[in-house]
Amino acid sequence: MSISINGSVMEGGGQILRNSVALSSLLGKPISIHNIRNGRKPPGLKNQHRTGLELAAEIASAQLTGAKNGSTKIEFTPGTLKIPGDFIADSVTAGSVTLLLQIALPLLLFTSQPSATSSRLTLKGGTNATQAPQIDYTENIFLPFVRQFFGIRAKLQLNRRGYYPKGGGEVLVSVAPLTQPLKSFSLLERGNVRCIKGIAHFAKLPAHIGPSMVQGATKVLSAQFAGMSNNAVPIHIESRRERNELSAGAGSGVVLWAELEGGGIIGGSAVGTKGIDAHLLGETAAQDLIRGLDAGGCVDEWLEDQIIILMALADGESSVLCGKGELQLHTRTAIWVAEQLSDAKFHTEQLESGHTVIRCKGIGYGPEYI
Ligand SMILES: Nc1ncnc2c1ncn2[C@@H]1O[C@H](COP(=O)(O)OP(=O)(O)OP(=O)(O)O)[C@@H](O)[C@H]1O
Repeated sequence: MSISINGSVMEGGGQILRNSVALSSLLGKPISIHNIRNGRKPPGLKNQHRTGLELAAEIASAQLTGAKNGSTKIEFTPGTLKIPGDFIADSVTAGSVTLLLQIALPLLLFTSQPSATSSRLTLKGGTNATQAPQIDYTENIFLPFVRQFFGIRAKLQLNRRGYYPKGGGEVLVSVAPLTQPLKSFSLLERGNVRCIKGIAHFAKLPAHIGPSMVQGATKVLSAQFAGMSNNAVPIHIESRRERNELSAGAGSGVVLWAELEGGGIIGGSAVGTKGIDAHLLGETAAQDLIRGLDAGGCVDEWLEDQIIILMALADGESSVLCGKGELQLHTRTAIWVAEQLSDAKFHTEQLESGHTVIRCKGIGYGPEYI
């Protein structure tokens, strides 16, 4: 009997697919998902989602039916997880490679046999899209966080940028299979900002674009941090011009992150669009980062939803301090999916300060040999 997942619940986006299919693969539970991306226009699968499903089906030796572009219903019956190996997925369009990684990473952590070899995952498509983590976010915010707190060993190499609309980017991710379940963690104290770092990337655009983005971001951040008593937060934003052959098309973007005492990380970003002023783009990313810092959590609103599946799989209770106000809909949706498919128990609590704490009793998932 397969478990039926309603893809129109809450956020009603592609993340429901990714989390459901990853948990289905690991826990050996067949699923059917209907009303896929009902919260989006147009609904149904796009290239990126279909490619991600096919990739998961390959790694989990699963039977996948209904995965066509535009489809609003799929069935996924997982088999045995593969041993570590080489996998390739290509969204062909500018569909986000980081969202392909979201579906594949949990699977590659747990292989069917113990192995000292890492999996090598080549992902092709968009590296710096809107509505998705930019590759620089995944490399500098998501991966350092999950390495530190969950004990994941994964690293990423950017071979070629792929900007919208051309795509054509390529990244290589190597993921070491776990020899023990994911660690649980507690991150409830918001530490001071230790430093702010960033990357202002661009390709096939005039040389002044990079420094302008850096100046825009630095102006906003310096004004903000000049008022602080310690006035000593180092800010380092790198201008990175990609060589022409290392980017399929023209594009730009800024990703900034604040490293906090205690290990939290807060990100802020902006993706360039045609004709946008580079200085303004840098300012926009900096304002995004400041908004994230002002929220007062140890993680930002995006990391929040991206770690839910890992908290569900981890061994023991994890807890994390999130920003003030209600949890993001993406996060609440991820929790809903995790509770539909696993025995993980989530509890969210709004503190008097207005912050929300997410607690999760994880299932301590691991293949039998662990
Ligand atoms: N600016 C950002 N920085 C980092 N991560 C982001 C950013 N914007 C979105 N994300 C992440 O991208 C993911 C988007 O999930 P979503 O359900 O919207 O998926 P999707 O596949 O793009 O589907 P859809 O096209 O249905 O929106 C979430 O995990 C979210 O945290």
